[in-house]
Amino acid sequence: MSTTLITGASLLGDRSADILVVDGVIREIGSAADMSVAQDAVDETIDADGLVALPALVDLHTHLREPGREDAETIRTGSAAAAVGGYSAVFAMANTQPVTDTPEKAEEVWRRGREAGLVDVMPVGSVTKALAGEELSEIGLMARSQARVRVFSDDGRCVHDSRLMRRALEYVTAFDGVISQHSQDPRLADGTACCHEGELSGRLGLPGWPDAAEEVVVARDVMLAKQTGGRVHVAHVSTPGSLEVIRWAKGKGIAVTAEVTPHHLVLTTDLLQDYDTVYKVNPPLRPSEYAEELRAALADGTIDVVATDHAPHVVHDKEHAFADAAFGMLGLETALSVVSDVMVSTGRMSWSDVARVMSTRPAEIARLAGHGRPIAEGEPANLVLVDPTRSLTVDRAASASLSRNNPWHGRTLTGAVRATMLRGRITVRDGRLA
Ligand SMILES: NC(=O)N[C@@H](CC(=O)O)C(=O)O
Ligand SMILES: [Zn+2]
Ligand SMILES: [Zn+2]
Repeated sequence: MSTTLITGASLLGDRSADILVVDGVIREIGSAADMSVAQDAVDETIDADGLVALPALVDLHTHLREPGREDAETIRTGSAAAAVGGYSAVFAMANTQPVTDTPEKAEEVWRRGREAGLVDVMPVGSVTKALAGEELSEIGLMARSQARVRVFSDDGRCVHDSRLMRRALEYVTAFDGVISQHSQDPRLADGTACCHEGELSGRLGLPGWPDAAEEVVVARDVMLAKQTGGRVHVAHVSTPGSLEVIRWAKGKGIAVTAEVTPHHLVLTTDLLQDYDTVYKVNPPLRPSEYAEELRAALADGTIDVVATDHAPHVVHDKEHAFADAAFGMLGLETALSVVSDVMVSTGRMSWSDVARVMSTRPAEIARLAGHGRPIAEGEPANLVLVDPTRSLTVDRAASASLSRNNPWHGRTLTGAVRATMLRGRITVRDGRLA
């Protein structure tokens, strides 16, 4: 039997209480003095005075690069970055080499996640075989596999064939799955486009792509969701036009959900001034008015969740002319600090809102059991302790990730993860891997 006592935590930023965890489960919440456990039976005590306790975070959108690009990230190093970031579960995107498009491959990712043991690594299944956009993957078999795949995505590519998207949406209704779409019309965002199309792209001489490349796919997909009853999830939403469509669709009761990344909430296209490829990402960084609209949409519930789109890349894939560098940036270790800094410290959201957008809703959307649960007796002890006042200056060298493409490097953020617990096991203590 293993017993941990967390003392003086503020539950979701509200009342203070002690939390007794026994064998991976929250046994009692209240005052330690009144609890049924003897002091000497406690294996470890965590002093959480001044810390906020939240359900551990769930990331719907992570790139772990294993199999195929273990030089950029492995399931183990990505899991470590996730734990440091306060996560207990991550959804590993299918755009690995090979692509996760069969039950065997999905189970292999799931199994390696279990071996690493730091977070639950839930494989995302691809929608189409090899992400080729031509033939559906073995969606039903992945759903029925040991990995219980519920989220399907060709992320990195858009499922642009309307007929295939329709079939995929019909298919996943059988087991209440969801299609997470990388909304991007491949004809409007062709191979050379590398940033937001606007005044700045013209000045920098970089080919951009128009907002409509995202918006036409979001609009089509909500109509297909309406047609089929299937659930569509808009990955990394980034334009005001997409938000309008999502608001409209939700108003009609269409089964659509959406995520925003931490970087699209804060970082803006003017950072491209110096052609620093760390800021090259898909979808591209947008003007500051867009970021403001995304923050408002997250606060008002139009956007359901924050997802990292953690996209590690080795140095030599980023060390190119801007047009040739890889798209993507790190996000797992800093996500909670960014949300704390930009949404909580500014009074736009409460800690219970953060629990909703970074834990509860992501788990619900993915139909993931055991995570994103209320902090209550009998629930699995998947918890994160956050210091809401602690400032940290991000240092890309001090990272659990194998990659260093960290767009937050050198920035100071208020709000820091201090401890993470996966089913009662402490994975992070004092802000470091335990
Ligand atoms: N976000 C990115 O810029 N890159 C992602 C793919 C993706 O999310 O589209 C990647 O896999 O590197
Ligand atoms: Zn994507
Ligand atoms: Zn992605």
